[in-house]
Amino acid sequence: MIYTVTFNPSLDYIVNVKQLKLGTVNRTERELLFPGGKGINVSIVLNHLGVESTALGFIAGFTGEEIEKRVIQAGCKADFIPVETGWSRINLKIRSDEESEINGRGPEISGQALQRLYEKLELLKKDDILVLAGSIPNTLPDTIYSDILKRLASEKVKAVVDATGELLVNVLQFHPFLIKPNHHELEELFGKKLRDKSEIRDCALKLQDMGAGNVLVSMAGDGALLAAEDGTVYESPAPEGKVVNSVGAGDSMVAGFLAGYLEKQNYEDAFYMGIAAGSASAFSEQLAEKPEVQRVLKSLRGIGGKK
Ligand SMILES: Nc1ncnc2c1ncn2[C@@H]1O[C@H](COP(=O)(O)OP(=O)(O)O)[C@@H](O)[C@H]1O
Ligand SMILES: O=P(O)(O)OC[C@H]1O[C@](O)(COP(=O)(O)O)[C@@H](O)[C@@H]1O
Repeated sequence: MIYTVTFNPSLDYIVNVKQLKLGTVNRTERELLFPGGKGINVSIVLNHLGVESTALGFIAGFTGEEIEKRVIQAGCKADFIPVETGWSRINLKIRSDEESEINGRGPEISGQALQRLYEKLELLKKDDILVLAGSIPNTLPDTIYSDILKRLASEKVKAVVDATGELLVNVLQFHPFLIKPNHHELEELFGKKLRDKSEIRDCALKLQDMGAGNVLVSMAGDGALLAAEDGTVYESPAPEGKVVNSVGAGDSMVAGFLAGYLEKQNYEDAFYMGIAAGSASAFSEQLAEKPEVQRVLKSLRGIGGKK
């Protein structure tokens, strides 16, 4: 079974603004509202790909209720923990000449609520997959993901972590099965500009030396690189297409990788399925459905990607 944990779910409010001008009133041309947060997106795309998962995490207030409703409407199993103070965040995504995002901090999570999450995680068994994805409210320590993995260490659960900075670095000692930094996050981690694929590859290999199993580096329109657990490094350009909404592309990639791995049990297929799901989501308004992912997967053969 796959469990995703989103500490900080969101409603993603995506607006199109013709020419965004700061310091004045801007009017939207179009608005969309989706449930979001990294673990939730992974659960939704897994569901689209026919893989069952349970979405765990914390929700608060009227926005939290709406998120839960929409996650269930999307066909996912949800087992969220309500927290009493505040409300789940509304993340603003502005599409104009450039894409800008304002992501909220999220509500405070009490010790009691955290304890309830730990109780749920105690039910995980060997070979279950646990996806810890996204930011945490700033009232929690950045050891929270590593604390969870420490508790689960003896259960041999496969951990997937999509996080940034110390939150990510702290989990490496627990040998996560998969981490998925994007190239900007990789630059932040290593404190330097990464100019070409060989530098990105070196950083991915360093993260493996630090304890990660598979390191999947996404590079938006420049494709992706996988330093696989078995020592092979795969690289692929991104498939060509018109980007419609790239929010959730990275999460779709994580879902695609897992679905591909579970189906084919090899890293090459998992890698290409990850790229296909990521790009298929970037090319659609909503998170990609299976037929679009399959179409993009086929097109990867044409660009010298998948053999
Ligand atoms: N402009 C794009 N063109 C084609 N594919 C894209 C584009 N943006 C994202 N993708 C696909 O989605 C994957 C994840 O995107 P990325 O933006 O790197 O992740 P994140 O959302 O985590 O920053 C990429 O590796 C690629 O396969
Ligand atoms: O928890 P964070 O890092 O603030 O990210 C949350 C945001 O990321 C998303 O999960 C999208 O992530 P990706 O574009 O990286 O796939 C949104 O749904 C959400 O608004």
